[in-house]
Amino acid sequence: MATILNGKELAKKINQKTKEEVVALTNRGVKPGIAVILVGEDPASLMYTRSKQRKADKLGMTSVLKKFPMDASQSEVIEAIHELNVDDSINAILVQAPLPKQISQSEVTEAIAPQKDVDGFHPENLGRLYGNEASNYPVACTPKGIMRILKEYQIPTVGKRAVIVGRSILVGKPMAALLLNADATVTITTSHTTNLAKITSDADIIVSATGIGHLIKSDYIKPGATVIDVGIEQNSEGKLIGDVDYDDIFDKAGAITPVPGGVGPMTIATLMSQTVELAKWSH
Ligand SMILES: Nc1nc2c(c(=O)[nH]1)N[C@@H](CN(C=O)c1ccc(C(=O)N[C@@H](CCC(=O)O)C(=O)O)cc1)CN2
Repeated sequence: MATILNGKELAKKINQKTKEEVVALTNRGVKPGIAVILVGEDPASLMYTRSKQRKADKLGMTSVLKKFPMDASQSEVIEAIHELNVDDSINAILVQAPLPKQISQSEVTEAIAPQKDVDGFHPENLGRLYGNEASNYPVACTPKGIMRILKEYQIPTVGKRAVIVGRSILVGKPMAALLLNADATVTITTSHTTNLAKITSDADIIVSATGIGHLIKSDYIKPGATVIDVGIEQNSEGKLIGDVDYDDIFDKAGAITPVPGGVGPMTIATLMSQTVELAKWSH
C-alpha cells in the first residue's frame, strides 16, 4: 500500500510560515505584493487566479489582478507588465497560462523583469536553474513544490532514476533540472514516447504532467516507486482525476500524490512563499 503524499497538509504548514514572514517584513516596511495577469475567461484559469488572489490577501500581501478580454493584444499585455515592472509595491508578476493564440507565452514572459518573475519561466531564471546556481532566483512553482514534497517525506533522489512525462516549461523542463541538481538520473519523456511504460517502469520516481487522465497505470510503474501526479482534469462524471490511475497503482506504488490535494495546493503555497523571497531579495 502506498504512502499518500499529502500536499494539502504540507501547503498549510508552508502558508503558516509565509504568513509569519509577511508580518515580519511588513513591520519592516516591506509588504510583499503579487500581480496576476489573466487574459480571457477560461473557467479553470479564473478559478486559479481567484484562488491565488484570495490566498495572497489571507496571508496579508498586496495583490493585484489585471484582467484582459480574450481578444486583447500582446502589446496591451506587455504594456501592463512594463508598468508592474516599475511598481515598487509589486515584487512578483505572473501571467496565467494558457494564453489565447494571438499572445506568445515566451514573449510576455521575457517582458517580465527577471527579479519579479515569480513563475521562474524567464530565460534568465531558467538559465540559472540549469546552471545549478545556488540561490536567489525564482524557480517554477509546481516543480519547486514537488521537491518540497519529496523532502518532507524523505524520498531520496541521489542516485535514483527519475522519469518525467511531459516536457512543458511549466513543469517538465524545470522539474528535470531540479532533479538533476538533486543528483537523480533523469529521463524526460512525453505521451508520444514509444514504449513509455517500459521507460517509466524502470523509474524510482515518476512525475507525470501530460493532462491525459489515467495515462499511468500499474504496468507503468515498478513496485515501490514514488508517483507524482501533476495532471488534473474532469472526467465524464464531473470528478477530478489526474494522469495517474490512483486505484490501479495504489497497492504497487511506494508513495503517491492524490488528485486533488497533492501537487495543486503546493503550487499555490510555493507561489506565495516565493513572492516573499522575491520581496526579501529586492531589499
Ligand atoms: N502562470 C502559471 N500558469 C499556470 C500554472 C502556473 O504555475 N503558472 N499552473 C497551472 C494552474 N495552477 C496555477 O496557476 C494551479 C492548478 C491547480 C491547483 C490546485 O490547487 N488544484 C487542486 C484542485 C482544484 C480544483 O478543485 O479544481 C488540487 O490539485 O488539489 C492550483 C494551481 C496552469 N497555469
